[in-house]
Amino acid sequence: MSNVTNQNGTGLEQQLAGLDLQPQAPKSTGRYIPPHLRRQLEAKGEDSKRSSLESRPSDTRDSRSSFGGNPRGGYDRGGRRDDRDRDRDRDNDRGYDSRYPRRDRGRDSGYQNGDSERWTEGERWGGSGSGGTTGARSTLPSRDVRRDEDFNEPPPPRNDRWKEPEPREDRQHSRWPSDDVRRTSNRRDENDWTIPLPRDERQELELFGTGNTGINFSKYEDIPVEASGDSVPEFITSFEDVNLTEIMRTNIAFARYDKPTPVQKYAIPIVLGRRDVMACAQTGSGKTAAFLVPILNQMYEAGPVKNAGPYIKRKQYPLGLVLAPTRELATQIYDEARKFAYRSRVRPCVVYGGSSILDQFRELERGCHLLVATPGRLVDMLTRGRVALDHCRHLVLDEADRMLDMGFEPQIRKIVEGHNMPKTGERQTLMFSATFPKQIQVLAQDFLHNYVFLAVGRVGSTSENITQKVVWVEEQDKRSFLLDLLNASNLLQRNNEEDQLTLVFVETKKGADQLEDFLYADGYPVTSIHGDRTQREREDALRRFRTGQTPILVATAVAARGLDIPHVRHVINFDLPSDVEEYVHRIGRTGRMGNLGVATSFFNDSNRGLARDLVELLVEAKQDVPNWLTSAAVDGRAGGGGRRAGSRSGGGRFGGSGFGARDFRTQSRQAPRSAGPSTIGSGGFGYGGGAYGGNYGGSYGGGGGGNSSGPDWWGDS
Ligand SMILES: Nc1ncnc2c1ncn2[C@@H]1O[C@H](COP(=O)(O)OP(=O)(O)OP(=O)(O)O)[C@@H](O)[C@H]1O
Repeated sequence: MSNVTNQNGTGLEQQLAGLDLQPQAPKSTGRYIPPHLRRQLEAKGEDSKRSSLESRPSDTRDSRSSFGGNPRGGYDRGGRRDDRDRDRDRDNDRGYDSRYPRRDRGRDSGYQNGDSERWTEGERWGGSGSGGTTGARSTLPSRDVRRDEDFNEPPPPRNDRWKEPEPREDRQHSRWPSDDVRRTSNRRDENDWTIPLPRDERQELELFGTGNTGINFSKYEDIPVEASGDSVPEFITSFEDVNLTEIMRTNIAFARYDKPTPVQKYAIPIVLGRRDVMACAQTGSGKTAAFLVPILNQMYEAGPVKNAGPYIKRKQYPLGLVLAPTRELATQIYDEARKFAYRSRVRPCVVYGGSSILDQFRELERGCHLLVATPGRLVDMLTRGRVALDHCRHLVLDEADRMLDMGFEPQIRKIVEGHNMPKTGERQTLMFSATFPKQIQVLAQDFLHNYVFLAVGRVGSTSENITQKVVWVEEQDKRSFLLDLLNASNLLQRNNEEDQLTLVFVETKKGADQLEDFLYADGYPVTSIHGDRTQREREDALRRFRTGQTPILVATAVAARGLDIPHVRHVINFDLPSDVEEYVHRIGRTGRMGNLGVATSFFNDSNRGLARDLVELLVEAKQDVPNWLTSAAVDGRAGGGGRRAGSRSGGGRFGGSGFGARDFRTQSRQAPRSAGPSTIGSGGFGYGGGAYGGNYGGSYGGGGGGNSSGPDWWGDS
């Protein structure tokens, strides 16, 4: 079935026209000529009257040459890669090789796992623990962190060592009443972390200067949310509905978060209620603040650890730990944490591979209460005795399904189980992602206690803000088609380039290098990011892309998850990923916070394994599904295919495994048929009729959405 007819037309040219991408979409009446062959034709003087699609106008090339005067490509893509002999700074955080065998990445055999659990059961939480909705809090036990007596290392430090800035004298007319309080503070206040520290206008500008832009909340109003679990706390509709500290309230205002997003409405009171959470919410919907705000607020209220022993400069005892799969995402979360920790005594730190560990030691030594880390570097720090997790009351796994798949799971297990971290149930554990396959949910049980499952958005869906197009492009035509896509956008007009960022995903690091070189040689403003580039190069590439200096970024999976870059208008899957979760995260780099975006994916024979899940996803997100793709999905099903052989999910979504937002606990209670691959063969495949074959045991279209305390939206397919 390689010569599939596609519904947009039989050729690339028609498919391009079908994408509706561009004001200056080239039109053609003749046969399709790949862009890289067009120049040869022009040189031969052949067909000078070809359509605009077939011959890129010379002025277009001229406009590209204005990207900075590089004689090769006409712009500067940063100091890199022309020197192929540069040192490769290998990822210490095992950060995301795009070619990782996703479910069987190498384990860290050299890890020393000598520590045993030393925490005793019982009351472990410090502080009075206000915050959260009243009902949710009233039944909470007061928890305190205590060390077991037979712990033979020096006792851990008190956490009140955060050095306070000197009160400033020029605050006489401050509109912050707390400044006055601060000036008159005495040492007693050092133990009260709810009292704001003095303002620092320079830091304010640095942290909040750029603010957030272009949020379209109307798109979020009717997003369905489901919360399942025991005694789920009430959701909020505004930040005032919860009893947040003054520090947090003012920081939320500084960040210009006028009202909470749907995931925040539900997650904030649940987390303030000290419940564990597994939250599945659409990309770009504000998950980071959904865990940072309530965790930091709890830290302010709890204050320093009591009776924690003397301070040891060399060893830090963070109160909260956020783990993220990539360095860039860790940095981004850290930046957000700094905003919400402004004027507080809580000091966030970040550690990740590829950067000087000595610098990170120094940074840690200045105090660390909230640690954001990639797993590899954290293991290193723990093994060297520079970080201890004895007092870690809050654990967050961001992109949790990625963190718990086979690539990271062994490291996560060692961090959580092998370094004195309070046990499951004694600490608070939060997991966030846009995708939560059932198998990962099952695995996550080891780390969670009586948790609330939160599903925000349609079942495992992508945002409807993203227009998703899938086009059939043979391998050898991909570059030509990509050039046409790029030419068709406004990219080359350079009026407002930061609004025109294009992110091109490829599967391999080599593929990223090659495609970047190809585009660069052709004069396009491109840079790239992947796991073999040094951390400096990675950061440089992201900065150039973010600021619009090089508005095309070729990336491997390293950029698929979590990166929040506001002006990405187009995501192109030059190579489709092998699983649909990865697809969801990749295209989620556009259409964020209610903005609109386009995602175009090149599909051919090598992607047939994805067809079934992709079709389901497109249908859920109300996108056009080409007929050939539906046929490919049906073929895959008939042939027993679908997901890759050996995939963890076995039956894919149609077997009930799913990548999406369904609490597997309610599934197994209410829809036992959906639990295993044996259901794949039953039921139909009825997109046309709106039925999904019944493999969800009636949840689709049947209205039986589990034990939800929220609206019943499962039937809304
Ligand atoms: N309540 C809010 N009001 C305004 N802006 C917000 C609010 N919450 C979050 N944002 C902004 O929305 C953007 C996206 O948030 P965030 O990166 O946390 O999304 P996400 O759900 O984690 O996405 P992904 O799944 O891709 O990781 C960020 O720029 C963030 O500052």
